[in-house]
Amino acid sequence: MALVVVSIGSNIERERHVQICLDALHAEFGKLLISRVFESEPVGFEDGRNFFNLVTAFESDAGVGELQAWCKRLEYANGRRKISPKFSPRTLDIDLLTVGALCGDIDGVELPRDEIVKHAFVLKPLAELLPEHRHPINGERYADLWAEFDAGDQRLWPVDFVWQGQRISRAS
Ligand SMILES: Nc1ncnc2c1ncn2[C@@H]1O[C@H](COP(=O)(O)OP(=O)(O)OP(=O)(O)O)[C@@H](O)[C@H]1O
Ligand SMILES: Nc1nc2c(c(=O)[nH]1)N=C(CO)CN2
Repeated sequence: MALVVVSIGSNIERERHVQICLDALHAEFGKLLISRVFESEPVGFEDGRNFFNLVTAFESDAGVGELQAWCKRLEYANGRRKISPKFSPRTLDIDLLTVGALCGDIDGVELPRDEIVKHAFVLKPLAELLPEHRHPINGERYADLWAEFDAGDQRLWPVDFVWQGQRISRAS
């Protein structure tokens, strides 16, 4: 079994899509560790709609290709279409951040995903969820990576979020 860490993002019907995504991950993989949900303005493109982003982790012995295909199926089942350019509004984006300590291109998936060290909307929830875990390549604790991170003008607002009757995120 390996710890699988994924990031989730949505800026179209974002509350509904995050709920659907967590329900599906839970049904498929069992117990989930879930970060707070953060709202932020779109990075890299202009759009009136802010994102919800969060990170979740679970144990699985599925292969990387299988995990990736499962995530893509869920995105597409929820209205995600490939016609959109990389930086565009999206119903649901599920990205594999890490799978255990695997590094490199595995089944066409880049691990660990380099967005971990690029975007506050990925690193902040990851560092809160798994502060003591270390980045598989540079060996730094996620808490330290976040403490050293220059978020520039990226701002994150914690969202009051309830999933399956459980408050997983609250304003602070
Ligand atoms: N760690 C990873 N997690 C998810 N996809 C990855 C990863 N590494 C490489 N990829 C590849 O990137 C391709 C494009 O991903 P996706 O469909 O999410 O596109 P995108 O929306 O343009 O990018 P993003 O996910 O950054 O918004 C996927 O088909 C997948 O093969
Ligand atoms: N705030 C925010 N901005 C983004 C996001 C995202 O999830 N959140 N995803 C993108 C493409 O993957 C591009 N820009």
